[in-house]
Amino acid sequence: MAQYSCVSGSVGLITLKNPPVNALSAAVRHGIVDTVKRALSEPKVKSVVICGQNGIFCGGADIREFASDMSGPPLVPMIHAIEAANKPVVAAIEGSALGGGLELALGCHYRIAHSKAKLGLPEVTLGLLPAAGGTQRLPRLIGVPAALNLITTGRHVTAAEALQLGVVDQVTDQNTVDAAVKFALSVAGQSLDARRISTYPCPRPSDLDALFDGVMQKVRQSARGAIAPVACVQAVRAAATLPYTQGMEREKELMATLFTSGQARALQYCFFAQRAVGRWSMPSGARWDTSKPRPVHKAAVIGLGTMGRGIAVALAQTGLSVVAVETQEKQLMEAKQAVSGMLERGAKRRGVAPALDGISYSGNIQAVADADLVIEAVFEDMTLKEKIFQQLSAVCKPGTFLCTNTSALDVDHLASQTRNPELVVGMHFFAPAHVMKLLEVVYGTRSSPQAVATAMQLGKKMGKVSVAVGNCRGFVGNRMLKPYLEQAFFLLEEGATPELVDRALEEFGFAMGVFRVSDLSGLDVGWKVRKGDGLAEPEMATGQSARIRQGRRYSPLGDLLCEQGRYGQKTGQGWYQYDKPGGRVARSDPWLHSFLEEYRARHGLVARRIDQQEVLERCLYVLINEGFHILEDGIAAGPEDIDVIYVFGYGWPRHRGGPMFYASMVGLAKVLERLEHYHQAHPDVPYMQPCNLLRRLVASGSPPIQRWREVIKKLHSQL
Ligand SMILES: CC/C=C/CC(=O)SCCNC(=O)CCNC(=O)[C@H](O)C(C)(C)COP(=O)(O)OP(=O)(O)OC[C@H]1O[C@@H](n2cnc3c(N)ncnc32)[C@H](O)[C@@H]1OP(=O)(O)O
Repeated sequence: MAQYSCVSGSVGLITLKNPPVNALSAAVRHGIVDTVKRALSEPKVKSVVICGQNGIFCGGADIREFASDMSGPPLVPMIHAIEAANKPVVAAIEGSALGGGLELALGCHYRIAHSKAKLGLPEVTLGLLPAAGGTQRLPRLIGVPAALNLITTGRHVTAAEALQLGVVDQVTDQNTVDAAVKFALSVAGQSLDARRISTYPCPRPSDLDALFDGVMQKVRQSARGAIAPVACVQAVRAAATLPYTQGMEREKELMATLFTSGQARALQYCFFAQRAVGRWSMPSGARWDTSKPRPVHKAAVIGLGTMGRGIAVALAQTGLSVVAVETQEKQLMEAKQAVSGMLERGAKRRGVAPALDGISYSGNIQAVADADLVIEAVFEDMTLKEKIFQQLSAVCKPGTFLCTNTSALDVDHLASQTRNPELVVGMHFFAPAHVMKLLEVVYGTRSSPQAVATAMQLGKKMGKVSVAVGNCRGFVGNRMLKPYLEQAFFLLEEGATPELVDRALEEFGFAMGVFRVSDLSGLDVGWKVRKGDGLAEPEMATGQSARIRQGRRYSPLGDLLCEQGRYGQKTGQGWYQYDKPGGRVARSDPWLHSFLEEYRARHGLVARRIDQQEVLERCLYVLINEGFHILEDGIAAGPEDIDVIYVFGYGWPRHRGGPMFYASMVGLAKVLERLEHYHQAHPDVPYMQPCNLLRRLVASGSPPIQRWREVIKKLHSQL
């Protein structure tokens, strides 16, 4: 709703009230229409201020309403009525003015922002465009290039940048509503002819075609199949080339195609999923709202390889005091230099002072004695980690949380090496740890709710999207990755090439296909794991055991490349070739193609034609099937957890909503049917056998993803 009062004798004050972000729900829109009418009709009111309650102007349209029939007054005429008013209307912007909230402010004649406010048109991130006149007013106000930048990226700008761009007229450090009322009093009675943005001519850059072609090309490249950024460019082009009214028509037309698209549904699902994972729960019943985190003032990192350095940087950037420990002297010196460089570059980018003094370095594990929380980030070797956890348990002060940055190893086993297993959790960061947003917080069977709450809160402080997951081999992300990678190998055996598989995945929307990623991260990483699992021994690569191991189909292709020293980018050769070790540009490698042909001939395999559809179905459906197993096993609390992990940690295209959402869009019955089909064709691949939970969901009529938890709960209660 919107509340109306008259202040300072002649200013009509309209306050948007819809906690927590004053989203423009039908009730709020009704409230604005009514209160604006009232303010304009009351003779004593000479000017109007619009603000939001609780220090936030407006978070935009109410996204939850998009799934309904959207009744209530539409935004466009409401904003037009404000712009057409014959009394000055001033927007008092505190907190956020986003999406429809900023469009509302652009309909006002003046905008005053608090210095801490953030403004933006983030509709593109929800698969939409600013269709309440945003694409037509913003370029008229700040010019086409700046408007294109804000609208196609959806980025939020600070009040200072908004002032510089001309989005706002004034920035204040004081009470924004008071400043706006004072301003409204000062402009009462003045002409508004020059204040109605829709009447401004849109500045036309001389190189208009080149500008739009360039932006369109950039957007298409980075959008990887997302349709909203393209529509945003088309809408701004309409502002630059058509009169306002026709531009508005074009904006409406473009929005109509976006609004009902699967991509918009996927992106809006991601928006809520990202927030839902913060409300974590554990099978024991412990929950986010009943588990109190303990404050962390001092944190420590053990092991300063690539991961440890990134974690130390991310911790220091939160303002914590950090102890970084590396027992090898040469490595310690190199790490010190590297970490300082990373902190300096990060600080320069953010325009702040580098937190160099926040980190102290030591070669002795005793240095972590008074830390509140320690993150072990040494090499992925259980014996080494066991030893470190035993030492930490002896060295640390009582109550110190002990975290492991393992990507797959058993958190319970590490906890068993300590005196207080309840203080142990996994904190699985993704490389580079100071950049990647995802953090899997892994609870073991004995982890206390407080340990989980503390790790989750620390993750949030570090700017991570943290997801609490249970303990199993590979947790959620890497566990699902295994069958996906395996399918990619099998496809090569059957006739595909790395180029074909990667093209299918990249056209689906992944930034990089599976083989290009494998070359980037190093083939030796998986090889080491397979050796540890007793799968990849050189003598196994020939004869009967070559393609059947531990009773199931196995492809030794990755092992064979490693045996040749082809580890990917770092050696200049992997699934592709590079111009030099460390080279980044992947080129097709004739050697690899001959190698695949020889391999197939050696094993009596006849190459067949494989199309992109088969690549997608096999790689993605086995990954999704494993996701259902993870839900069935209670390792992830809901499909949102899995989807957030894949979108933020594994390059799953956000406009596809994550693997579980994607399965719901494809149709669970279809996913089940294709898995059954492929499992029949490949009975020696257990990952293809459809999961019981998937069968259950199909049998119960394939409910929408928001209702899967009910089916899972029922399934668990019957076990
Ligand atoms: C007709 C079509 C017109 C479309 C034009 C539009 O306006 S589309 C919407 C554009 N607006 C946005 O994209 C803003 C989305 N919100 C945010 O970015 C942030 O919420 C915030 C406003 C910057 C506040 O961030 P903060 O970290 O303080 O809070 P949360 O993000 O956790 O949000 C708190 C709860 O509020 C819910 N919520 C936020 N925005 C909206 C919204 N526009 N509509 C509905 N609900 C919204 C959010 O989901 C949180 O609730 P949960 O229950 O935790 O999910």
